Amino acid sequence: MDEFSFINSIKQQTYKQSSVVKGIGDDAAVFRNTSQDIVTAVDTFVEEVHFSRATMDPFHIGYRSLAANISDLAAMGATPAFYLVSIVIPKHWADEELTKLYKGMDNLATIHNMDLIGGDTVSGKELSISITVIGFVSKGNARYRSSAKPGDILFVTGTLGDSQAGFHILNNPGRFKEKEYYYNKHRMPEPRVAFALELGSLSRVALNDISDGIANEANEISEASKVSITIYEDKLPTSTSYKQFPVKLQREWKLFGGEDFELVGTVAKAEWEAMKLVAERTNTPLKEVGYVDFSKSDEHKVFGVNQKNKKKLLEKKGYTHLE
Ligand SMILES: Nc1ncnc2c1ncn2[C@@H]1O[C@H](COP(=O)(O)OP(=O)(O)OP(=O)(O)O)[C@@H](O)[C@H]1O
Ligand SMILES: Cc1ncc(C[n+]2csc(CCOP(=O)(O)O)c2C)c(N)n1
Ligand SMILES: [Mg+2]
Ligand SMILES: [Mg+2]
Ligand SMILES: [Mg+2]
Repeated sequence: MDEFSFINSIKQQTYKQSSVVKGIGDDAAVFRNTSQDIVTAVDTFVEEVHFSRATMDPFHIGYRSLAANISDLAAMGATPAFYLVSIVIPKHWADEELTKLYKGMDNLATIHNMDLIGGDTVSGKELSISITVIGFVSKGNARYRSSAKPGDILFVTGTLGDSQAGFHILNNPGRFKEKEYYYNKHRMPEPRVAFALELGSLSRVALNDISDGIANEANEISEASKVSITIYEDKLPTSTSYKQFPVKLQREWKLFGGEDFELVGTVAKAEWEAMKLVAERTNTPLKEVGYVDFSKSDEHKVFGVNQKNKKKLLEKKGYTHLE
């Protein structure tokens, strides 16, 4: 398949979003501005850095790459609408594999009513995918990392560490409980869009999505909001069968593992009950895991309280590029 028939093969016949004026097929896409704020983000995924063919099928690579980007829209409280895909394709990739990669994206896009409105196709040494997502949020209502205030409750959705557990099992075949569950959490994470959108009814929430591990993401909230945060390590939600993994790895994955694409954030105590109702309505596991400190110090740090009730600085450690 040449570049042009490839683009034709991935082009949607119709668009779900009524604001599309021009989709795929010209120099750029056009959508008509709404009365809302436009939210956009891009994340890139590179073979052997973000995924390996040994542990992910092309479908999963597509699915997870879009999921990670939608997760950033969720973390801004935005409704997903569009995505653009820039892809570098190695020569050895077969047409069917590419089709499956796009099927993976289309599968998740359909769930979130998103349209593929553009991108770029080039050949190169290893597979690399950059996805730009665009979403909408009512004027002035985007959720920022900078909104945390002293006394807030620190919360997290879902369970942590499952993605790295899945990655571990995929790389170390052996006897593990609930393998399929962990594979799925690694390959097909579910961004918390419904929960994030319903939080629109709350007056103030700081939000961040967990791509690099909660320690890193909490640090980002702490720095952006100029507050210190304390996390009770024992309160961090994990799956029931997570206990099967070595204790050291359990701690490593849940705090620093990343790729769970859950949401972490802070909310005022007064709105905690309202948030719990949102979690119930959207079927989202939600847990209080710490608090924003009242300290007046100029230092904005994240602390972890361990099993022995010792409070220690939590390293800003996670999956960090360019170390
Ligand atoms: N190369 C770059 N050029 C311009 N802006 C960048 C670049 N890399 C990151 N940014 C910006 O820095 C901010 C933080 O980006 P970052 O990638 O850390 O967030 P994230 O997508 O939530 O995390 P992750 O990439 O781990 O999913 C964003 O505003 C992003 O647009
Ligand atoms: C083959 C392979 N090696 C390592 C990992 C782990 N990994 C890669 S990137 C990342 C954090 C998010 O990155 P970013 O900050 O770019 O969003 C993590 C935890 C993986 N999934 N596959
Ligand atoms: Mg990013
Ligand atoms: Mg993010
Ligand atoms: Mg991201």
